[in-house]
Amino acid sequence: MRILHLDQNHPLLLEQLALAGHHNDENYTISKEATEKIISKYDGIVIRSRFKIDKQFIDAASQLKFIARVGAGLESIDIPYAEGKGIYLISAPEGNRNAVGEHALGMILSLFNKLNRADAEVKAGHWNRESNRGLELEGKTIGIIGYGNMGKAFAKKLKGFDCEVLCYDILDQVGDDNARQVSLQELQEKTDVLSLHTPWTPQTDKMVDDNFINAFAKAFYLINTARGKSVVTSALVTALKSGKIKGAGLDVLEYEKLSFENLFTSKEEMPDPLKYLITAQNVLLTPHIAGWTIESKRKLAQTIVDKILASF
Ligand SMILES: O=C(O)[C@H](O)COP(=O)(O)O
Repeated sequence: MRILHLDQNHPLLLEQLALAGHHNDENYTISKEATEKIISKYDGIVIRSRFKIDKQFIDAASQLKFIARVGAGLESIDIPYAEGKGIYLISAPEGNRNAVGEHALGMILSLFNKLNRADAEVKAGHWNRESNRGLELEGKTIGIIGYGNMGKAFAKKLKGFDCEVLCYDILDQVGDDNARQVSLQELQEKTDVLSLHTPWTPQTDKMVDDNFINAFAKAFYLINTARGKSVVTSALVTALKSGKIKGAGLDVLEYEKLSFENLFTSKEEMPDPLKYLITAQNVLLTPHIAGWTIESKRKLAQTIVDKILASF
């Protein structure tokens, strides 16, 4: 097969596909429009999330047998249209689920123990112990929304912390030894820490809004390593100000696709909720790196190779 690689990945991906007899072309800077002009000669593409694979692109890709997305989320692909054309869609959540689970756990431990805040204070010469008194996970209830690859990997990490783990998912019977599946209502009644592990879909777009937050019985912490657009940032900020949300660990932001650096260089362009988040001491922000580890780079590539070779 002729395969076009549109993003740079771990070298094993190219090496193993070549060893299996496939022809690989790489172009990590080509635009979507230019790709559409050459895509008809390819059987497969390997992409991360550089541009959208929409109807126009798929129509131009007359020979395409597969699209491999080196990551978990497939929202940049018009899935029904691609599948309707018989194109096989490959993703690799197995490659970065462990990394996401560890990052979500790291965010909780960091927020609970005020690590980012205490670190900044000590480095600024302040030895504040009382205001940096932490919290323990023991005895807390963790609510996971979305119990697929990522949610399950996160729940596994919670073993040993002596906390109760609940999960809610639109699919039935996904609970396991690491998390008890409950209704959304029960999860909202009991949760102390909510962690989102849902893909971005019409059902999860703007899912965490004012009503959703106010349905929680207790004040809670929010961890989002899933998709920024699943949280209405203005609702999150309202809840942070009122104390309904006690703290947030956000690896993804509603605004991340609008060139994030530009929002900082022209501060008047910066949305008000973001202005609040970047100064709040009980908010921890990371730049969509939860699934972005040294190890996951290799595992994502290996998962993609294995899935391509298993099918072609
Ligand atoms: O979907 C994923 O695997 C992660 O969110 C990473 O996405 P990215 O490839 O767009 O960085």
